[in-house]
Amino acid sequence: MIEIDGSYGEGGGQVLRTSLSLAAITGEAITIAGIRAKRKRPGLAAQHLTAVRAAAKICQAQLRGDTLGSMRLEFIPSSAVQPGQYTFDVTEAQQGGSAGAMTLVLQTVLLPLALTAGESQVILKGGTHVPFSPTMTYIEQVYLPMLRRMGVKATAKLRAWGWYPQGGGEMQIKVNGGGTIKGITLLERGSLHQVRGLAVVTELASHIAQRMANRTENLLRQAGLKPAIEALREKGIAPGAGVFLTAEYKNSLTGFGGFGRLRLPAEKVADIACRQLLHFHHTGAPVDEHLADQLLLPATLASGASQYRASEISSHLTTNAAIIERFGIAKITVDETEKIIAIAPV
Ligand SMILES: Nc1ncnc2c1ncn2[C@@H]1O[C@H](COP(=O)(O)OP(=O)(O)OP(=O)(O)O)[C@@H](O)[C@H]1O
Repeated sequence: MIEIDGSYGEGGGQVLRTSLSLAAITGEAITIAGIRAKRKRPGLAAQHLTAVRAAAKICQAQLRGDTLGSMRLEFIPSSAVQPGQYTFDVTEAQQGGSAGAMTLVLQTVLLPLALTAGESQVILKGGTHVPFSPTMTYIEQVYLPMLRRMGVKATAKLRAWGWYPQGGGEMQIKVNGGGTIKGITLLERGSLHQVRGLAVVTELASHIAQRMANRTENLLRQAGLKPAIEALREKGIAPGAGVFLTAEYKNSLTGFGGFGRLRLPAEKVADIACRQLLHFHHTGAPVDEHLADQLLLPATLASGASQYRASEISSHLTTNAAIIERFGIAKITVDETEKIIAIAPV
């Protein structure tokens, strides 16, 4: 039994999700105490509880403490990870719905399923584009393409957009499991090939999407880039708006977004997304702050070593690294000056 201190470092949801993925993969029983202890509302929220149940489902784990608000969880896998057809819906954790980020649930089960021989199809229902988490657009255009380079065979499809606070989005992921994961070396990003963007609304007038698209196009052109921005009116259960940008460099990918909200002009949404993208562009780094923490787990599970340079080293990354090391499967070195992360499987 591995005991994890949920209050370690950032003391947020990632400590839990990384532990769940590694428990499922290694078959190790875990206890996590102090779950999300450093958050305003500690314990399991709907998204975290959905991730717990999803991870438990794929390796038939016994659970103790799997209730909303719980700060202590026992997770005891009783089988190897089983490929198959799964549906995980955040409304099962919280009646009345939630915009819990289903992309984070997806990341919890993806690598366990990718390392298991057989095909899996997972449907996830809830939030697909939620602040402070990877959006589904980021998963499709940045995270999964980077993982495919490492040998993970997975594709994803967005079926309906789910925004904060109602959620109601849906996505599907297909995994062809059983291959090996290769390490990744990403120290130079190379030249910028293209910037793509989606200016999207659901249940709102299409001129809002067009205004976001126009402003994004203008700002990025002024900065010397040649973007291709699409204005879209898409399917969703509630009003929502956002601009989601992906930059493709010779050796790497990155993505940033801006979210609409009541009384925030469409142009401001575009400004938020563009500001983040341009800031990253000027750092010259190949890997953005978020991808840097999200690559840790696949790199840990790879057959060879990995090394990459990030635009920023977040406390999120260092916390995630420490949790991974608790499982004794990799040595992770973070050079905070050069912003280089090195991962050597043990
Ligand atoms: N803009 C973004 N683009 C891509 N990924 C993001 C972005 N913002 C956050 N993320 C990722 O989302 C994850 C959030 O983890 P975190 O532990 O903060 O989440 P949580 O479980 O939602 O929250 P809490 O912090 O409330 O416990 C991290 O992997 C982070 O890299």
